[in-house]
Amino acid sequence: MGDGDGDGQQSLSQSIKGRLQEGVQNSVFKNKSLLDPDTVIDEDRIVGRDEQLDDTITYLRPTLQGNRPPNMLLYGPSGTGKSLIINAVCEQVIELAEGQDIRFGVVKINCQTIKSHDRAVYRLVENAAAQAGVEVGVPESGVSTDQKLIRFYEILSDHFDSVIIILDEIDLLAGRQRDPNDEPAYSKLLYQLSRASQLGRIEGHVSVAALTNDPRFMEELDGRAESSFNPQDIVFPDYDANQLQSILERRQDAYQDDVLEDGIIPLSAALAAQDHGDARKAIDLFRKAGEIADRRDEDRIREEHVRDAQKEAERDRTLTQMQGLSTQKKLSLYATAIVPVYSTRSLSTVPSTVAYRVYQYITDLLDADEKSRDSYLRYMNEAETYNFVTSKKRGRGYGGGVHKEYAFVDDPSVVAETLREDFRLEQAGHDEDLIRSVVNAQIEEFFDI
Ligand SMILES: Nc1ncnc2c1ncn2[C@@H]1O[C@H](COP(=O)(O)OP(=O)(O)OP(=O)(O)O)[C@@H](O)[C@H]1O
Repeated sequence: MGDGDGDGQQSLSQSIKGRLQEGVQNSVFKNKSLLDPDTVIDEDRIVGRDEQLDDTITYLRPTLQGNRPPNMLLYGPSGTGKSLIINAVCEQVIELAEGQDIRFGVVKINCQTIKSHDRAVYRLVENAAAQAGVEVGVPESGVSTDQKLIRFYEILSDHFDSVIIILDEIDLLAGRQRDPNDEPAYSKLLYQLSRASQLGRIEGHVSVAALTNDPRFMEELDGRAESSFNPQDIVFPDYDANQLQSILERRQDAYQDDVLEDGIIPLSAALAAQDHGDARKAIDLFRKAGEIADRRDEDRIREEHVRDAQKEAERDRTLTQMQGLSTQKKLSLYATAIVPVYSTRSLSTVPSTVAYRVYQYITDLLDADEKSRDSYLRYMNEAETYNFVTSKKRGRGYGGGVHKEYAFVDDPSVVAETLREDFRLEQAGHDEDLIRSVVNAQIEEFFDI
């Protein structure tokens, strides 16, 4: 029996091994890392961007001549090559600096998920310590931000002759948390970092490269931050469909020969160009189409795979954005989404009056706080800025008052389903029939007036 089990075990692991290898051997990909968003590709795969590349090279050249490079502001919509260009140039500077015995360091943080100025400073210390190969040397909490900054300056002074600090997505630093009357966290950070070098608190040369999608970023900076940061601007415009097509063509060796049907590259480029010409989106579609073909065990990539990849990407986007919403915002959006889903009338827009009553019913059902109608409207304003809905004001004639009508940008049933996966809203799924009748009763009442 023991033997038999052993054999069974062996054949199971053989079969797992076989299946794993099968997947690898039959994949449509040859070098998938070329389509990985974090890969810094070789220069010959970079399309256009000559001007931005020239400017970045010009600004960073002083590093190799023993001088301080200027601060830089790289701005343009997402996926237009800001990180790619600065990283590609920094990689070359690192190599050349090594040959010249210059201790050059690149300290890089993405500010998008950093919740406060203090956290950003700590992440800078961590990153600098890792680059220098030393202990972080300060605790994450329990000491002041100033102490963390002092440690940061110490690491930079002791271990580098020249440092570039890259602050990616700088405008999002502590973005949504902030009190509009306070100085933004990024403004404070930029001021401190650019002053530290000017005041000699750091011995070597330090310059800051800030990356942002926000063209009005400099207007939001506090006056003293603006004058001490004082960057050289490098602008990254959108790509058009032809440029996106060339970007993909130069990476088609990510795939095995002859697996791409005609039209795959132009279609991926055209779909990405419809948005705003985002190269990340084009590359993601191009990669996802291959992943779908692999998943379905097909050996060629067809247009259908690209279109399905586009649908998957939309769902992922909705999901990620919704995860960031607070419970009350989720409840408001959910109550609004189920109105057209459950309605027996065909509704192209949802009257806020109906949605708010459904919201009240659902908060009661889930034993959640019930907020005022004004709060509900505010939450929905935010849903509008996230592009889940669009709204219009509607009057209902004399004495009827004014209300808002919401239209969903994507399918409201996808929105409702995605939100229901949230643990608090799960219960709403159990009482579906009841909610359906409440929705329809509210709709009838509204249209009967
Ligand atoms: N000109 C280009 N040639 C080739 N690939 C490019 C080009 N521009 C961008 N890419 C690729 O597109 C993807 C996104 O680019 P990148 O991360 O540089 O965008 P970004 O402008 O920094 O975006 P975000 O503001 O969202 O951070 C990367 O995979 C990058 O390699």
